[in-house]
Amino acid sequence: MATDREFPGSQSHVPMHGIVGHFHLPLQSSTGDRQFALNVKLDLPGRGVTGIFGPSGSGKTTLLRCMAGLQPCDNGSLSVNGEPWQLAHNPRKTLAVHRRPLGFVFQQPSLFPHLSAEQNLAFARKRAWQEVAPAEYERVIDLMGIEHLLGQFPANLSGGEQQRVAIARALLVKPRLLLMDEPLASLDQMRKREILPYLEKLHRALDIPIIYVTHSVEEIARLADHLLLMDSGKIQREGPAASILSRTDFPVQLGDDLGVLIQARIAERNSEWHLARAEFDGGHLWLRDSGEAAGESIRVRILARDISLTLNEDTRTSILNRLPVRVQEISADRDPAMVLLRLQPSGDQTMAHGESHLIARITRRSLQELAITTGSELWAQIKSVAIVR
Ligand SMILES: Nc1ncnc2c1ncn2[C@@H]1O[C@H](COP(=O)(O)OP(=O)(O)OP(=O)(O)O)[C@@H](O)[C@H]1O
Repeated sequence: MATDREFPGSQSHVPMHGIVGHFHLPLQSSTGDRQFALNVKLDLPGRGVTGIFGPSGSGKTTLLRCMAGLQPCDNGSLSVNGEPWQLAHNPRKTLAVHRRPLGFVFQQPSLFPHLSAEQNLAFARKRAWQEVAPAEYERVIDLMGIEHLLGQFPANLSGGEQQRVAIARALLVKPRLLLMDEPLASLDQMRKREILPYLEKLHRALDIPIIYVTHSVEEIARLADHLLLMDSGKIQREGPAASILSRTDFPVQLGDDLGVLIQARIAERNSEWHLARAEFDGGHLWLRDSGEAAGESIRVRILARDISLTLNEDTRTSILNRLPVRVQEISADRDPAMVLLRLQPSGDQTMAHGESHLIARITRRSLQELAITTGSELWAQIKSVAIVR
């Protein structure tokens, strides 16, 4: 069995300088009536998944195309983990697209239709930046779970299967950067759910940075370590995904997707109830036991709409997770009937300085009827907690 160290992209010897560069690119529509300018300065982590999120037309794809060299940008610069790929106004020090050691996964799998999955992979393997050893090849096949699909032609594969082959193809060129532009966007909800666990495995197995463009908060919550929010060609906000996503003033309208991401650790598993207890820096939460071992680190997501508030602890309820909290901040929601509350878990003094917090969305009427103000001590009842990684 091949190990992660033998896996293409597991290049632990690469110095971790991150992805550094800038792109300033004015674009004019063909009719000349609309103008768009990309104006970004990048300083992104050299490994893990950086999610790029933003409204349609904000420049996400254009940025990816600039990084790949598909979109010429003479005044741009880019270096990837210490390797210079592009220097501003210096064509001699700018790698052409075919010379950049990267893998690109597009929305559509775009496999060669006249070649089987295996032949599609062989094509990529021949063009790899370094030789792909048999063990590395097997590791990719295993990671994407496509062994049984190798003899099939793309037309006989589902959209999700085709995309898994396309991701394997991108990995087999032994990229030093993987760019993924809405890789799940063309799939229906069921296929998305099928492929997400493969992307999570990919995230754990790769040492190279992955830039992942998506419109889906669920994909960000499950996959991204770092997050870059774009609007009108500019970076609006950037930082660790968990802290950016967990803000009440998240600049994009999230509606029912608003919530927090919390880093936790499985403290115990209860086989009688099929539940697991996870500890985080604000207390503990009971979750459905989904097989994670005690001590394992997990990421959980709690949506604002899944939290209700009571003035006293209500023990006569079917809701297992009840946390004492203090209201830190009350802010307006875009829906005038609702307000957002940032809540600090307050049960244990040793936890009072934890960074984790909750966000609840309640009606303005409840806020008034319960006389909730900043500093109020309440109980948060959490109806649902999802393990996202
Ligand atoms: N080659 C081009 N020439 C002129 N305008 C372009 C070109 N490529 C992109 N644009 C414009 O740049 C803007 C950003 O487009 P881009 O595709 O990067 O946005 P996006 O954030 O990826 O959008 P979406 O989420 O809809 O895919 C759009 O207004 C688009 O019309």
